[in-house]
Amino acid sequence: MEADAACTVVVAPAPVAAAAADDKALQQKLFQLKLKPSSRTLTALVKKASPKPAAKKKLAGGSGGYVLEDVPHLTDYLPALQAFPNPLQNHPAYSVVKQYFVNADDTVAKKIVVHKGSARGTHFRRAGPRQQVYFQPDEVSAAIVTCGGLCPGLNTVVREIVCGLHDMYGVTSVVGIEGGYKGFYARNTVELTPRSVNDIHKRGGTVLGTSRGGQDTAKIVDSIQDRGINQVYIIGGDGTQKGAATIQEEVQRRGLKCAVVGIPKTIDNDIVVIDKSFGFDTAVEEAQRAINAAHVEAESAENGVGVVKLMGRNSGFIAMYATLASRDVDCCLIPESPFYLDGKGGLLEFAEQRLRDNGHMVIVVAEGAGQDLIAKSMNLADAHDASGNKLLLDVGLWLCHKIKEHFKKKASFPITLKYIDPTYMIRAVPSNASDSVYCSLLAHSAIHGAMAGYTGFTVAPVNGRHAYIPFYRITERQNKVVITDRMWARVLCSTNQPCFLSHEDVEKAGQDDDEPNVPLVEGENSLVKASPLLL
Ligand SMILES: Nc1ncnc2c1ncn2[C@@H]1O[C@H](COP(=O)(O)OP(=O)(O)OP(=O)(O)O)[C@@H](O)[C@H]1O
Ligand SMILES: O=P(O)(O)OC[C@H]1O[C@](O)(CO)[C@@H](O)[C@@H]1O
Ligand SMILES: [Mg+2]
Repeated sequence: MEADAACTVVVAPAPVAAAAADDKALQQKLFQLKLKPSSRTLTALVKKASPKPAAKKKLAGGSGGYVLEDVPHLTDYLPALQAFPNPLQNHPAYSVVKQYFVNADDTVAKKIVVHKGSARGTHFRRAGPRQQVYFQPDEVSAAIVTCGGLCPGLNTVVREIVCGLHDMYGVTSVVGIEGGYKGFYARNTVELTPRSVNDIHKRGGTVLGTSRGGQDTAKIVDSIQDRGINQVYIIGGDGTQKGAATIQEEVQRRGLKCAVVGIPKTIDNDIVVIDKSFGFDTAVEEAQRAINAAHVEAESAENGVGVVKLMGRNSGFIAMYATLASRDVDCCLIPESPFYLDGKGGLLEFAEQRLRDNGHMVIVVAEGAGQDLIAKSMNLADAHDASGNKLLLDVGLWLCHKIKEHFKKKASFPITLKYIDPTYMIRAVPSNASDSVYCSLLAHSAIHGAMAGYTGFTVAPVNGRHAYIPFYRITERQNKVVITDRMWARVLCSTNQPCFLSHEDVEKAGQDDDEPNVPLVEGENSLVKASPLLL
């Protein structure tokens, strides 16, 4: 296994909510002390910062405030495991690649924009093939599962795991778990071969089926053990990654030689640290069709109003990017930015003015926006889905009703309102070309990590480079649009809508966002396009 630094320590860290703050404090302390720390110093600092055990953290310090947040390796708890030369060395396609194997010490920086004198900060282990692997091809018994909501590209990832394992490493035993987590113990598996998955990337949805709820760690790991599965590829969103973390902990507790790998999936783009999730681009592209239709309808009527509801439970990325791409949108409403309807500076006053000025308008609303307002007006109790996610009230219908009600009172101001709800349409399509390439690279990075014996990680691009990120980093919070960043300002500038925020709201948003979650490009809150060349 690759040794990183003399001061590598495995620690029992704080509960997840406190983890980020603890890590920040730890890094600051390391930097202040101008480390090169001894393992004793580092252990003491980590212990102080991390009072209660939850999941294992592997931290390694370096000079200039460098901290590697490493991922578990099978040899951490199975030290006698044998390593083998990577068979890719003899692969005709790959053997010609100069420096095909990633350097043992390569890491990927979490923060790409730094200042003179600032700490080097958190790094993650770079993804990619290693010189040595910990599985013989005929020993591998892999399983793939898809969980949570649909997302363009699910089938592409499934296909590329099956074909990648087969083509790169000569692995022939791969099964699909049907119907999400509960399929581990409630359903039969389905055999997956390069032939059986050959065409699936052209279809939306997931050929394996998916579900919410039903996560029973003990039963899942029993099933893994009984079936002799030693590599599990788990494709899903933030909830799924939390489930994957508990599965890996149990696998390790039982001392099983089984790599547990997470592949982040969500059209909401609500997963932290990573550049963006697969399927997001496709969903934004698909949303353009709905916005175009709303615009055409609105333009063709007297005082035409088009309302489009898009997905985005807690994060308004789809609405934000679809609005910026379209340029036909007059108002974009997202969960992160509170708004109000009545009175001065409210949405209804703005709508009236925009109709007087332009004769038509388009509103894009993310499904999670305005939930407090609706709940207040309807006095409804919270309901949840099988995974525990809050069920949303239909903000689109509610908004249309409020707008119609407002203009009904104004006899001299007739409007024509059309409501378009393409929510499920934007996630049920197959991935577009760039998402498909992205899905292939994710699958390959996942395979290389598992074959090299790494476990307990989510694979994804961080600042354009694929990295292995420990589960706890992915699950500690959700990625949100930072409304005090320039990207949201661009939206407000392009739509010329009111910002609806009071001074207190802005202050509060600033406090919440001590660390912008999406990667920074030139200091902005903006998504980095993962280059297919940067693996
Ligand atoms: N805290 C948790 N611990 C263990 N398992 C969880 C947890 N939260 C969710 N899960 C399980 O993960 C699976 C998917 O979760 P969820 O329905 O929240 O979707 P998701 O993975 O977040 O994807 P998306 O939100 O993009 O649809 C479910 O089977 C659920 O039971
Ligand atoms: O598939 P369901 O249970 O209707 O859930 C829909 C939710 O799934 C997502 O597509 C992904 O979390 C959200 O945008 C949306 O709120
Ligand atoms: Mg989720």
